[in-house]
Amino acid sequence: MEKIQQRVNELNELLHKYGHAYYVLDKPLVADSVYDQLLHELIALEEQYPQFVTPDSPTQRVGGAVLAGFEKVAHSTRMLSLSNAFNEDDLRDFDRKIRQAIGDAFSYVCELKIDGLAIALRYENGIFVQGATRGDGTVGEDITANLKTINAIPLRLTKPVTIEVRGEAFMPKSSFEQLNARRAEQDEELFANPRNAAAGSLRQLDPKIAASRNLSTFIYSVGGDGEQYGISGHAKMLDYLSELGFKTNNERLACDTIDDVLTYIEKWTDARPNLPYEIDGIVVKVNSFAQQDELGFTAKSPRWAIAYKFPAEEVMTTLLDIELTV
Ligand SMILES: NC(=O)c1cc2c(=O)c3cc(F)ccc3oc2nc1N
Repeated sequence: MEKIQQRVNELNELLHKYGHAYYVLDKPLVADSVYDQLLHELIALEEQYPQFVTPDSPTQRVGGAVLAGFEKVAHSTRMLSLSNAFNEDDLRDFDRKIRQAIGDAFSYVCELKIDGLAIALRYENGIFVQGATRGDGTVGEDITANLKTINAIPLRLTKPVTIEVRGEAFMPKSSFEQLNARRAEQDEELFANPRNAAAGSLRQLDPKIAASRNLSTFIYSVGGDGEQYGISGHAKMLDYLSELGFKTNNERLACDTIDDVLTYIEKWTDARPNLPYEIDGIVVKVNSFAQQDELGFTAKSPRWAIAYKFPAEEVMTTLLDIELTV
């Protein structure tokens, strides 16, 4: 029995390491066939010796039961939303207000604004225990079973920490195109965009459907006060989240001035179509947690962050068609 337990643990470790490399770092260590072979060996051993199954085993990602509904989850700290900026003036206003409040000695972190679904993930002693949607910001829906199917979400962290993190679940463009192609073949209604497809997938009561949708995530903050982890600012927090095993977005950039921010926005306005996922803007955050605390929040948004939204796509309107057919 000892040897079996050892092999189960070894397989669990290997599959966790290979899964992290493939789904979080996008740097596969082994061929898919090797991963699948090890996974099937673990599935077989766990079937034969159920006493060796652990909640963080990769075999636990796709649960069995179809849920009757979603439980409510009260967030430990409110999940707020970002205020928006639509042009350079809005951004310069944002910058001026911050300078008036805390002076000039601060820096920003710019991030791509992933066009997906906000989620909160809770870990106890390094084990994924619960995941929820934003909901109304105070109470969300428990979608743990569906989130477990997302391979980019680690079932176990590299350290046994108890932590809540926030991020965005999304459907990569390629998965979106494949999903709609399948639905077109079956005369099913198509999803309008990857964001709706991701939201629709995470609202499924049957985790097997969510598991089939190739969703991913980018984690971008902890819930609550970052300083409790002995970390002074947002950039270092993202590095810490990455060390814990979370997928964070590597396109982030520290910016000293609002002009640097505008340059970053210009770059990604042009480069956006080449990304493998949809973004609907750029998030600009004051880096220092102490300065974030000084700036505080309005009723619904942080004063230390803003979302610059890209102009809506120029959609060729039907008006043009009407003119042509007149
Ligand atoms: N969609 C995103 O890629 C994204 C979204 C948010 C938020 O919604 C958000 C909301 C807050 F109240 C505070 C910080 C935030 O940071 C964020 N950072 C991001 N990268």
